[in-house]
Amino acid sequence: MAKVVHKFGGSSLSSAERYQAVAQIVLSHCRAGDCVVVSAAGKTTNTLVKLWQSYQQDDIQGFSDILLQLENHQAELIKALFQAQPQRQLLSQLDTELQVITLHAKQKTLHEAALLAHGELWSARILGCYLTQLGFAARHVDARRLFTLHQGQLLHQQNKRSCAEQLSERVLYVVTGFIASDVANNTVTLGRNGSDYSATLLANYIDASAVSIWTDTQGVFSTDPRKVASAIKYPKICRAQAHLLARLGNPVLHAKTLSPLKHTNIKLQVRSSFDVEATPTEIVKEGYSKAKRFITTFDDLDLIRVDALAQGEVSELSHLIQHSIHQFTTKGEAFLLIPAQSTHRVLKVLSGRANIVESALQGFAIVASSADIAQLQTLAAQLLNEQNVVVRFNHQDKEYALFLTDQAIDSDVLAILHDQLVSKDRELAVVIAGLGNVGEVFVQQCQHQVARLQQQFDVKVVALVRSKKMLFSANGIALNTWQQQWENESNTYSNEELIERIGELDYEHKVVIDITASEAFSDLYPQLINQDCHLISANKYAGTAQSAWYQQLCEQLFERNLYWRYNTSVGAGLPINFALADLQHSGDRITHIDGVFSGTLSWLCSSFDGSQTFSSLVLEAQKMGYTEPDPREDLSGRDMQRKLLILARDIGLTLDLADIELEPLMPQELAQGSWDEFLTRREELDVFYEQQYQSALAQEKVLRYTGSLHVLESGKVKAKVGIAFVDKSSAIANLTPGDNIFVIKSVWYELNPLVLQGPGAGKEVTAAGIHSDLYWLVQMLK
Ligand SMILES: NC(=O)C1=CN([C@@H]2O[C@H](COP(=O)(O)OP(=O)(O)OC[C@H]3O[C@@H](n4cnc5c(N)ncnc54)[C@H](OP(=O)(O)O)[C@@H]3O)[C@@H](O)[C@H]2O)C=CC1
Ligand SMILES: N[C@@H](CC=O)C(=O)O
Repeated sequence: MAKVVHKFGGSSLSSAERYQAVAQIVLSHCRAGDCVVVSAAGKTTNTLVKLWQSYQQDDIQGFSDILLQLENHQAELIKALFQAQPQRQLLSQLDTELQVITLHAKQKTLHEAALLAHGELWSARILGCYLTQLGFAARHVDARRLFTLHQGQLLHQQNKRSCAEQLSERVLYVVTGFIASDVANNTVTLGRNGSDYSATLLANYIDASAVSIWTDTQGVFSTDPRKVASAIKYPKICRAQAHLLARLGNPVLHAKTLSPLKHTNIKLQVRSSFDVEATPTEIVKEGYSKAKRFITTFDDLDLIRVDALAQGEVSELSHLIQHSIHQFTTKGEAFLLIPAQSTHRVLKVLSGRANIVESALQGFAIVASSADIAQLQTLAAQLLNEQNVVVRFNHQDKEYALFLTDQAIDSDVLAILHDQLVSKDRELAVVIAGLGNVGEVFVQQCQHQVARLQQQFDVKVVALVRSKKMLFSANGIALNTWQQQWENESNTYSNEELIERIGELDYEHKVVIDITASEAFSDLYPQLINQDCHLISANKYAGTAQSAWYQQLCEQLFERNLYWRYNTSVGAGLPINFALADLQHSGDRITHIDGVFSGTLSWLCSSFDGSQTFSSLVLEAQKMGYTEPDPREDLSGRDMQRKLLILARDIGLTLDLADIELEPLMPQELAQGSWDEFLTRREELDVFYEQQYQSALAQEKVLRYTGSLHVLESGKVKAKVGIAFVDKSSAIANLTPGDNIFVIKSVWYELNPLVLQGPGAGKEVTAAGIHSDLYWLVQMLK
């Protein structure tokens, strides 16, 4: 079973109560074989650093005072957590260690890293023994036996082997963070935030499935939640943004922490050990979360310009000062942002290659998607101007903008910036299924239409789905180059994956636009609704499914407050659903719907004059994108029957397809077999049509295919689609080929019916009709 690594920081272990809380988390979240990585308890590392400094300064009194402070803290923890025997043993071990430290100090043989290592060694031992006392099979492990470095580089292969050998039993391992050893067995430390790094390294070495960093914050926020109450906690951010935040000095994660996860599927989450129920922030792989917006503030930094930097030099400097250093290049010059108290050390190392450009800087960085950053920078500059904050230096990069100022960015200014630049956008993720005749035109039209909607809502097309492959990008697909992206990045998928990816989308709203003609795809609607998706359908299958299924779907949508729009499933782009809805909203009652509801059949019947065969016209209609993928769906009358059922349900009737009488416009036998087989028998269709055509002429009428739905006084419903011989002078006989006509009678439109007429099929009008649905969805969500 895949293992999990849990890491607890110093604040999670600052007191005996915190140890007990952590033990409870371990009991409920860990299994044998998992690993727990620990930092030094509370402020122990800082105290050890002070101990080291007093040693270096030969401050004997200071040294023994600080050592006593450490002893008291550890002894307090041990006494509060352990009973008789283990307590005596742990106190005695502590005593021996402190004596050894004192001896080394006297002999002037203390080693800095070995001294600092005590913090983690004590934490691991106490937690491991405490879990054992609670009956959990746990063992504490000194990471110096697992992680070896040579000349500053981790020996990954050797370390993997050490982990496999030493962490193989079915117990929980409590491993020290922060420390490792070199090939000569000297202690070395892994630098600032080293324990987080230990946790992700260990996860990589043991092939863990996930790492949980348990800390005192609830996750990753848009800005400092202690300063801005409306800071947003993000449930997901992608690795690249987490990495950038770390490089900018944001304290939640360190850049090094993420590096062992590169090229792995290991999940990383940051969660609160103080509020176990709170949802964590997951740091996910690229493409699994859209870019978020952040404002991260700076305090007391110096900006230095550097002549030339060797590879890896910045990370060495960062290790030296135990703080992240942000590096950037502008106009060909390299700059570093250094915490002011460390500038002197850094300049010394860079001896003569660097000079201070600005000192004692405050400020902030905005992090956002590359598409938004320029606009945000302009807006931020305006806001700072309005707040009289003087900017001494600014810099814009691909995904962030820096503002370095004289004044500190106080909570009030930060709140204004956050409100204007970050606060949750109204956002909609769009998944488009079906890139056939209509779907492709819809995506083309998206370029223009999404840009228009963008002024009201942050609309992003995040997925394009065909029957076998899909292209998924949580950050949004570039609409002007989607074909190229499709070529390079689309993948085969299963329905489970599709639903999972949609479920993972962290957008305020999501919509799935179904432009397939697939019943199987419509079967996914309940699962899509469970993932909180609104629906837009050109596909008619769900709207004409069995009543029980259909009703349940409507209830499911209602319960989740989701919308379903399907304007184009009847009459393509014609606003027939709007007309019916408006009549009913105004209190009217619809009694009759008559007309021609198939673009294909309208075009075929109006175009046929005997000069070419009927079947060749069918092929022409197919080419023009009028027909269903299999035109027999139109010729059989089934497509029109579906449309009439959708209208019937729209006016509140509970009908099924079987309640609508159907007369096909083709011989029944041709319904069987493949489309290719049909083509070999197309003459049978021609003979059938010719006969019907001649019969109509014999009566001085014309052949049309019509539908009708009548709600009788009794409340009974008569509905039919089929062949009709109509007067040559009638509106139906004189339709423009391809037009639909809807003749609606109601209580108020009884003698003089309401008539709606226009193109009833075609790629452009249908795609535009789907955009109308998207537009109205956005209006409803606003
Ligand atoms: N044509 C018109 O004038 C009108 C059409 N409509 C409706 O629009 C819909 C689309 O019609 P049209 O564009 O002509 O159809 P096409 O056959 O040209 O395109 C269908 C698309 O759906 C994809 N698809 C099929 N099955 C699945 C599946 N299970 N999952 C994901 N994608 C799938 C196909 O994938 P692949 O590319 O891999 O084959 C294809 O891209 C139909 O429901 C139709 O009734 C509505 C009003 C008017
Ligand atoms: N095949 C259909 C397309 C629209 O739904 C038609 O011809 O009307």
